Amino acid sequence: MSQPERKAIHFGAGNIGRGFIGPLLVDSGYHVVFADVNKDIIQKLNEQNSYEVLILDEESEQRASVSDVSGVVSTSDDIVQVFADPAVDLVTTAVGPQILEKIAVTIAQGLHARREADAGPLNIIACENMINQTTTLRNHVYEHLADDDKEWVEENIGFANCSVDRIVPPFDPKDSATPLDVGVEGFYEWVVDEKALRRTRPDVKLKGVKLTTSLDAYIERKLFTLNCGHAITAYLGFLKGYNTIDEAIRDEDIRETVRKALLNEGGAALWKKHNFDEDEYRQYVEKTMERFANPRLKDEIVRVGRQPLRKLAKGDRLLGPAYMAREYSLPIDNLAKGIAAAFLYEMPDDKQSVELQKKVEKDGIEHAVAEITGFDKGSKEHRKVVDAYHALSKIDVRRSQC
Ligand SMILES: NC(=O)c1ccc[n+]([C@@H]2O[C@H](COP(=O)([O-])OP(=O)(O)OC[C@H]3O[C@@H](n4cnc5c(N)ncnc54)[C@H](O)[C@@H]3O)[C@@H](O)[C@H]2O)c1
Ligand SMILES: O=P(O)(O)OC[C@@H](O)[C@@H](O)[C@H](O)[C@H](O)CO
Repeated sequence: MSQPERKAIHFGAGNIGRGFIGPLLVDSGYHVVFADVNKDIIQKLNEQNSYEVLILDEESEQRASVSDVSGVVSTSDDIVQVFADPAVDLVTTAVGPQILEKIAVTIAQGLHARREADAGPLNIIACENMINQTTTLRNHVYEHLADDDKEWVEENIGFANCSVDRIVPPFDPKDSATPLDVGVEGFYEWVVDEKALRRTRPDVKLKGVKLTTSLDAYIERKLFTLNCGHAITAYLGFLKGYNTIDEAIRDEDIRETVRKALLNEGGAALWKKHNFDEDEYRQYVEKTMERFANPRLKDEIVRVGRQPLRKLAKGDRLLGPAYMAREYSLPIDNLAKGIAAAFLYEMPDDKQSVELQKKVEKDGIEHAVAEITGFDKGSKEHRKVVDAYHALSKIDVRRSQC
């Protein structure tokens, strides 16, 4: 069998890795080497070298086969050797923001091996839901590079930020032939910072990728609309006892809160800041809410609400739009409701939820809100979040059942 010409390494053979980034790269002509800590997934990838992606839209179901894939265990030395292969010219990640720091050590070792092998330039794109995720990864990688490697990396390695959007929930094993299969929505958008890419031999056209020189607008539009609305739906849905996002968004109160938070508050700030066309932005919001309502995705609140402290970080999907709305003197009442609901999210298996609940219990809600949101006690934003917290505590069905 002849060797494929181009290879990409993708860290994280999870939902988004197998359901979105992997298939697009294979479609663009890459052999994708998945790198993951999960040895079972890697073994299966090497046994099968292919899997199926099911597109779960409300109206139709399609299947696509993804072949030309393999795997390496990301903690083994094998992954370092793959970096030294001149056929590799792209590295992508979808491991979760908190894992970037961990894989940075391996990537630094891989880049050192690549330099020693004189294997040429490559590009790195982290596909995590956060602003400037690849810059964060780059900073961690640099902590592990010797000075002469840093110089080489500066010249040869492109670290490109991106915005990545496709809803890919964990797939119900009952619906799949093998544990590698994955169910996804039809919609996708992957937007990459064109300026940051290095020329590789000869440049590849990545199918399904939009290159842009104004990435900030795309990142903020996606994180402060889709992920903001998703998080508010999850936290309010949790309080009302729903299990999935589609159930929660069909609740009229939740739907109206999300719509107003997006259209009149954070979204209005977004289109003012980035000069988006207002009608186009409105359509984007409606489309996003339709995506939430897709019952075939069975996207669980526990996935979308995961790690509430990360979601309550400054500049992330809840406080980012709230601060932006404040800057443009816009209301934040519905965003405040979503933020308050995050403070009531109790999920015993989620470490950040447990930590947040302990904080609220120990310091009191007034202090916890001030510390986490950065809204000073006495400010109207602080008041709105605390008042919403008390109002929501009363409708918390899960608490009242206890
Ligand atoms: N699922 C979605 O709808 C979606 C959409 C857009 C972006 N994202 C982002 O993609 C990232 C991954 O999300 P996901 O839903 O695919 O999660 P996931 O849990 O399904 O996948 C993460 C994968 O990373 C692997 N992993 C963990 N530690 C690792 C390490 N040290 N080295 C290599 N692999 C490691 C896990 O074993 C797992 O297979 C997150 O940042 C998420 O925000 C997800
Ligand atoms: O992955 P998280 O935890 O940052 O956010 C949960 C969901 O909002 C997210 O995964 C979306 O499904 C995804 O961003 C859609 O593109």
